[in-house]
Amino acid sequence: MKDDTELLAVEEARARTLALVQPLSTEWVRWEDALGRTLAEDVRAQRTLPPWDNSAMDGFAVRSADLSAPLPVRLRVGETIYAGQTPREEVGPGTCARIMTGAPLPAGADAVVMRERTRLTPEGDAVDILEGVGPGHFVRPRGEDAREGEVLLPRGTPLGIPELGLLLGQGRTSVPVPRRPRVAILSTGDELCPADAPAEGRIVDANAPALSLAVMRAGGVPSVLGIARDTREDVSRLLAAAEGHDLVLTSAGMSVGEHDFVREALAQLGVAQDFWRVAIKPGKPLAVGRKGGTLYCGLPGNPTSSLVTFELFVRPALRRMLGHADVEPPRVPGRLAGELKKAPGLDHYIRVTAAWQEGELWARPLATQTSGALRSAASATHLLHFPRSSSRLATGDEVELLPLSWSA
Ligand SMILES: Nc1nc2c(c(=O)[nH]1)N[C@H]1C(S)=C(S)[C@@H](COP(=O)(O)OP(=O)(O)OC[C@H]3O[C@@H](n4cnc5c(N)ncnc54)[C@H](O)[C@@H]3O)O[C@H]1N2
Ligand code: MOO
Ligand SMILES: [Mg+2]
Repeated sequence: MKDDTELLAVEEARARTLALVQPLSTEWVRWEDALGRTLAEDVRAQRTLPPWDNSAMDGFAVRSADLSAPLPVRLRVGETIYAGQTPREEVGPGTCARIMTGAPLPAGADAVVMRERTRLTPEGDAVDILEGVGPGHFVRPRGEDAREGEVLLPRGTPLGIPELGLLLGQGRTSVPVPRRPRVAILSTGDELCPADAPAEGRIVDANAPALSLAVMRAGGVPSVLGIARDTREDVSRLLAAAEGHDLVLTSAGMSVGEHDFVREALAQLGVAQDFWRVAIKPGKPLAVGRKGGTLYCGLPGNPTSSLVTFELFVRPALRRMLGHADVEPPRVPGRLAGELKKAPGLDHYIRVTAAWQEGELWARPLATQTSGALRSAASATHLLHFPRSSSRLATGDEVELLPLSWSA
């Protein structure tokens, strides 16, 4: 059996997990289902936008050369052009057109003067221009947003709201994205009973539903396969039912107890284990392996350990499946409000509630840090990284905080 000096460092365990991820096939989805996903192909512009030079302001379309004379310059006012209309007249020397924001620039004009910098004559057929402007002033040039045929958004682009707006502006209502990963979740443990049939003297299986919410939030499609009893046969039976998924998450049975059979059952099934046991707390007995196109993550049974390992290893893997380049757990600088002590050796991830105060994020560790109870994770907003080399942190120390994807 390995001792703690042989445990894998957290960064290496994550890198090795990510290296096992295989790309998923592409599907076309409507924009309503595309938010937060990534483009599986380059998307080219189908139309030039804006289709014509147009005005950025309500005002007057002018020939800028006319305004080099001493100000104010009086111009004769021709037609009025609204958005959605096509100009009919050319703007000749000494004349201008009234124009609204978004309306096409008429021939002859090369600039727009905003209405507030002009004074219309009482008759309304001429205008005094109060400022001189150069060519292109307040003109939105044709093709500023997109030119037909060019790559508008490259493959891998995460689809946020402006990206989807840009694509919709091109008349695209569906986009190619990696399909959502299918994730099987199974619990193991003789002590467990399902949440909808709670039994006296049993522990309700909270891990499978909690993990399935975490999978959904990460963009995957969970299926909860049930509870395996602590026998090789029953764990193997449920693992066999999980075959064909993109990711299989097991909970519990990962440590060195006499009924911890999950690793054995995985090996029997032909899953090649890449690593077991990581130098972290909570979550040390994590195991990761692969068989064919399926990634297997054996998560520790302690409820908070399963969620912390989800956050640090499983969520990055799901993001990679979904085509994201940026998959590392996000981190932000903060300061510790409190004292922390530990023996050096393991990276600890401390559940904290962090709040802004005078421009800094102050992290207060939750009173209980046990991994055996989910209550210790409730109301945590971040995980505070207490580095392996360190044994003491004091109030005011600079720390690294990982915002939690679990929080409300
Ligand atoms: N001798 C050692 N013992 C343990 C070590 C070690 O290094 N040496 N590691 C400890 C750590 S760290 C963890 S984490 C746990 C992991 O245990 P397992 O993955 O084997 O999980 P179990 O032993 O089956 O269960 C642990 C605990 O969690 C409860 N549990 C399990 N599944 C669920 C569920 N679906 N919903 C709610 N609660 C669940 C279970 O009842 C146990 O209380 O091992 C330590 N031991
Ligand atoms: O690391 Mo275990 O995951 O502490 O409870
Ligand atoms: Mg155990």
